[in-house]
Amino acid sequence: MSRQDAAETEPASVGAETYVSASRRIDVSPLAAAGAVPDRRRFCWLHPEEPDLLAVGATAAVTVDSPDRFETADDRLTELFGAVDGPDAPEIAAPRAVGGFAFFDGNTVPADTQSHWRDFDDGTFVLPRAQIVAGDDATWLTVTVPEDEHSELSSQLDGWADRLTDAGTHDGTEPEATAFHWSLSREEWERTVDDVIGRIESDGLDKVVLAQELTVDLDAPVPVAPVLSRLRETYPNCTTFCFSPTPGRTFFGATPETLVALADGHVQTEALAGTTDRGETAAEDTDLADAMLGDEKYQVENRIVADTIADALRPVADDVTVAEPSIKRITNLQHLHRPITATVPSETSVLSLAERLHPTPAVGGSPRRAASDVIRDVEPFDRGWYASPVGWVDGDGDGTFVVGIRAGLTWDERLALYGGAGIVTGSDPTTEYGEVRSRFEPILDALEVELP
Ligand SMILES: C=C(O[C@H]1C=CC=C(C(=O)O)[C@@H]1O)C(=O)O
Repeated sequence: MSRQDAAETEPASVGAETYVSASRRIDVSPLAAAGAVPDRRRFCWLHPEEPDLLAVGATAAVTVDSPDRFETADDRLTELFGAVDGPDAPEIAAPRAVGGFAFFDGNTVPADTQSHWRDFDDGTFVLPRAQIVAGDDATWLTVTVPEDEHSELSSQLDGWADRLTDAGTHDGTEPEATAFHWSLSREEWERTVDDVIGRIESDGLDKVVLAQELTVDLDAPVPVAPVLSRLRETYPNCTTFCFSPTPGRTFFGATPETLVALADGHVQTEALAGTTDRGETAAEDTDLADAMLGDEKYQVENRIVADTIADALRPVADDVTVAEPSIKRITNLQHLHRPITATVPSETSVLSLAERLHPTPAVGGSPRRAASDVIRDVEPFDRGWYASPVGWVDGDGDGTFVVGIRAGLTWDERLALYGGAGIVTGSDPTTEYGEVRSRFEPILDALEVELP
């Protein structure tokens, strides 16, 4: 086993040592490089407004499983970045930690369990062995190793460059679907929506996001890199991402929703809630969008999210600005959308903001705790990392987290897809059933799999 492999199976513990990194230019896109390492832990990040990023392997890992998981991750990542001797390279090439959190805390699944979310802890971050970031002018490879491998750094850079530009490796063939398993049948779903509306009315809740899990049996593993490439092409204004905390188990998708981005004290987030179809023509598209903009139920659904986000930011941020509702049009749907911006002091970390915001009522509900209780009570499956924060953090505490929706988990020859819809008083169970099915389209279309 090479030293690269040894470090991946047993990541060094934080604080135990120091690390060194070095960077050089490379002539391969992060997405193409992802296809060259199908057997590795990978994190891929194709964000519409950020440089493409691929992270491979793990020089160090931080896993957290306490109710203070965001704070603990923040502290431990600060410690970790403090132990990395930075590269003499442009800022864009600086090492980042990549990963995310489960939807609920207390979610850590024991290693010997059958749950398909095993290896996805309450929170997991990785300081990658190799990272590729595509800037405007150049693409950078950064390799980070424990200090005692310092003398090998230059040969490891060359080794990774060769390996990541190896166009001969592929992620496998196109699978066919052989069976579909729904967490709730159509009748059960409609009954559950009615039950949730009853609880909203009797317990004085504003909103609960109810989700479905659809597990698909396949006749071959999902070819992750080609699927990411199709998602990127088909959903260009979404963030296509993947994260495998262990090789062979990958959470991936193309999400329209950013939880929070922090860069130099500037915060960007959004209220994304309210859904309608795409029209067949531009005129029909506009009619559907106008109908949603003028509909009180959608306005309420979105306002709950915007108000909750703004209220969560105000104690720590200045200039919290919530835009008027507009339409975010993605390839298969249109959403009601309000961008939200703010400024924060320079010492604020993106993880502390993610902690304040997750879960927004776009994926949880309002009030947060009561809605979460309803979700735990009525959803007959483990949300795992569905609808949770996934993203990256740098040594300054800046970074971006998206909300892991329009997403699925794949392992062996299986795929578990997740989709939810916001339930408020007045929601129609049949409409919401159709909405949830539409959440599976991006990934199923990328695999050319049709729902029965
Ligand atoms: C919960 C999901 O979407 C949320 C994001 C946008 C619009 C939503 C809605 O209209 O219900 C959902 O709240 C999902 O895709 O699984």
